[in-house]
Amino acid sequence: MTQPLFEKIALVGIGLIGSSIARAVKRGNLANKLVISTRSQSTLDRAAELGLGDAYIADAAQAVQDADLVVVSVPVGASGAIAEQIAAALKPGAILTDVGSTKGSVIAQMQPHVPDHVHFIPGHPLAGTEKSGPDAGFADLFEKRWCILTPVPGTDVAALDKLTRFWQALGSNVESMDPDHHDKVLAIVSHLPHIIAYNIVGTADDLETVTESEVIKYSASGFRDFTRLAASDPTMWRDICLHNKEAILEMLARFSEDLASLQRAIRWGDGDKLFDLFTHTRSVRRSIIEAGQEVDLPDFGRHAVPETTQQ
Ligand SMILES: NC(=O)C1=CN([C@@H]2O[C@H](COP(=O)(O)OP(=O)(O)OC[C@H]3O[C@@H](n4cnc5c(N)ncnc54)[C@H](O)[C@@H]3O)[C@@H](O)[C@H]2O)C=CC1
Ligand SMILES: O=C(O)C(=O)Cc1ccc(O)cc1
Repeated sequence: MTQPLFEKIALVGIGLIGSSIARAVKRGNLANKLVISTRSQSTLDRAAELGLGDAYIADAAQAVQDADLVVVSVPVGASGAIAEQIAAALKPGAILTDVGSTKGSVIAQMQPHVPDHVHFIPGHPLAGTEKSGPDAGFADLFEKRWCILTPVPGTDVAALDKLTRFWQALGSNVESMDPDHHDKVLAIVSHLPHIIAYNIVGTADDLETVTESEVIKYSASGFRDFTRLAASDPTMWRDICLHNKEAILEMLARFSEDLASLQRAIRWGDGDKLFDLFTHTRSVRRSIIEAGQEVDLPDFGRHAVPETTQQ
């Protein structure tokens, strides 16, 4: 049998993403020892009941001792506190990564705590659902999905290569990207759609007092899709909004301008404008379908990925 990729992996946070990683690590035999840590004892107990790891340790600093790979999977607003808590216990040469939906803020929070002898490589799997907690995860979650790594300047090439191989073993297609670029891209393709969903479901819910139960009774599939997104974890999405503020506000401003233009076309009966826009957006959808899951990310004038170093 081939050697596992890592001797010991520690997962800090065992919700949807952490537990999906745990299941995929077990299935792929990617570690000889998988240690799980999380803040709440009841979640840790549930992880043990589900048999997600080999050891369950409430204290994160104790859990990461001797680990070759540490994956932090907590709401982005909590990543700095976790880094501070585990920093002194990290093994020299260990790879420390995360899965947070925002990258600039996570780097700003975690980097100051990371000792020089640890390879800190932030990451973000573009895969998930509206569910949360250890029961919600599944081993296939990352199959054929992108995982974006946002290495900081001076990142060790061998460590980056090893983390890339880890995500590939989980089934992902891996790309490296500048953190600011990541935050702009994700603001439009992920953060705005969720914010729009939270907003439209809130508006419809307000209207419901006027229309009684019609919103629910007649909700067609379009509205149902919004309600799925708007059922996503409130803590996670509060943190994303607070920690990708600039990029989200920039994209919201652009979105509002375009919405005003659409509103004007409807007001003035500009059928050609509506038809042209709807024809164009249909072609976007078709190109996504044709590309399968491996749809390319939008290009905002790609920033260069920082230079890595060979050590
Ligand atoms: N849910 C999704 O679809 C995706 C989420 N992400 C990112 O992954 C990270 C984790 O998300 P999920 O697994 O969905 O969340 P979750 O809510 O399912 O799990 C969060 C985990 O973090 C722990 N936790 C919560 N608050 C904490 C705190 N203040 N200090 C320490 N631990 C804390 C919880 O006990 C739990 O183990 C987030 O940063 C999120 O932005 C990334 C890709 C997809
Ligand atoms: O449920 C959905 O449709 C998602 O888009 C899940 C998701 C949420 C947050 C991320 O950073 C990545 C993926």
